Amino acid sequence: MAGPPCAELHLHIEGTLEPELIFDLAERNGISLPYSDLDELRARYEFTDLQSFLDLYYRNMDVLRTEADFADMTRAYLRRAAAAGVRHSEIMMDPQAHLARGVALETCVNGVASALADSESEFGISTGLIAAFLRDRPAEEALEVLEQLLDMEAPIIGIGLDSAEVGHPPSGFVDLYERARAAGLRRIAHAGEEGPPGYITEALDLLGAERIDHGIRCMEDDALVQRLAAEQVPLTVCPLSNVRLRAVDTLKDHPLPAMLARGLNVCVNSDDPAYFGGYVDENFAQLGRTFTFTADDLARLAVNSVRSAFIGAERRSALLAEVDSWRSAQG
Ligand code: HPA
Ligand SMILES: [Zn+2]
Repeated sequence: MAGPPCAELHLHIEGTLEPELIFDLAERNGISLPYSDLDELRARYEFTDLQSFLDLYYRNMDVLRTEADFADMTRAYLRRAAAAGVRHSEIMMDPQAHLARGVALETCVNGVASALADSESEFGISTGLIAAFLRDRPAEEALEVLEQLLDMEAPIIGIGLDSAEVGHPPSGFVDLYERARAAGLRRIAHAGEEGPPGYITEALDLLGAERIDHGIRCMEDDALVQRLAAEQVPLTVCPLSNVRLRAVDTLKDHPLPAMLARGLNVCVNSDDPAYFGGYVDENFAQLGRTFTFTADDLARLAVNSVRSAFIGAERRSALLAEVDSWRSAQG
């Protein structure tokens, strides 16, 4: 069974940089890589935790230098996502990671945005761009970068919070999220991936987060699960990511079925598909095999993604109709 049409709500564009493209961009930009070939690079994709992944993720993005590099990476993701069944994608980018290595804000924002501008006509995918801020860097820096994004009228719909979670609680970013709220931006935050359930509560109550990225550790706190279910807070779960970053031992141990059983508003996403073994279709396929999910289960996950997307009523109805017709076609 091919996966359902869906919205992808948890995707880091820099995490879509495939090994082949890393080599192509390195050659184009005259950068010498610390790997002699693709196999040597691929051999590094064994992670022990979030930080071990982030080390490689930040190192590899050094091949992104020009607007064309950012646009090519984004187009490659959109092409692959369209084949995976993605019909709407809300895409995070990490501006601070590029600024820190001397790449101008305009270069990364305009490069990604130029590919997104053609996405509906070229790939049938509607999109939104989200500036994610690095929680392991100073909050003052994040606020400065947000001001610059606002000054340049960057085409962003919202802000997110990512990078190393443990020891960097949401409470440090209250001013950033207040500024985003005042500017009319949507607010999401990674919480409860490696960090404790209390970070999820902080993201909701202190940052006004409208969606939680990951959120799987909510399952350790029954009162929190009840709250998340009652409020139908969207949790953008990334099963293959959680396996590869060792948040769970194997896919069989993933809490997604239990989360569904508790009535949580969960959806399926690829996070950093070039690093974690697959795009959203592969996440659905492995879930289907591991948990013998029915077409109804998969359709419910897809409906949740559409319900949780930052889109207008008309687009939402169109996408829900697509999920419905996929469900009917499954018999
Ligand atoms: O999975 C992730 N978690 C936190 N930060 C990230 N930045 C890119 N991917 C991730
Ligand atoms: Zn993520």
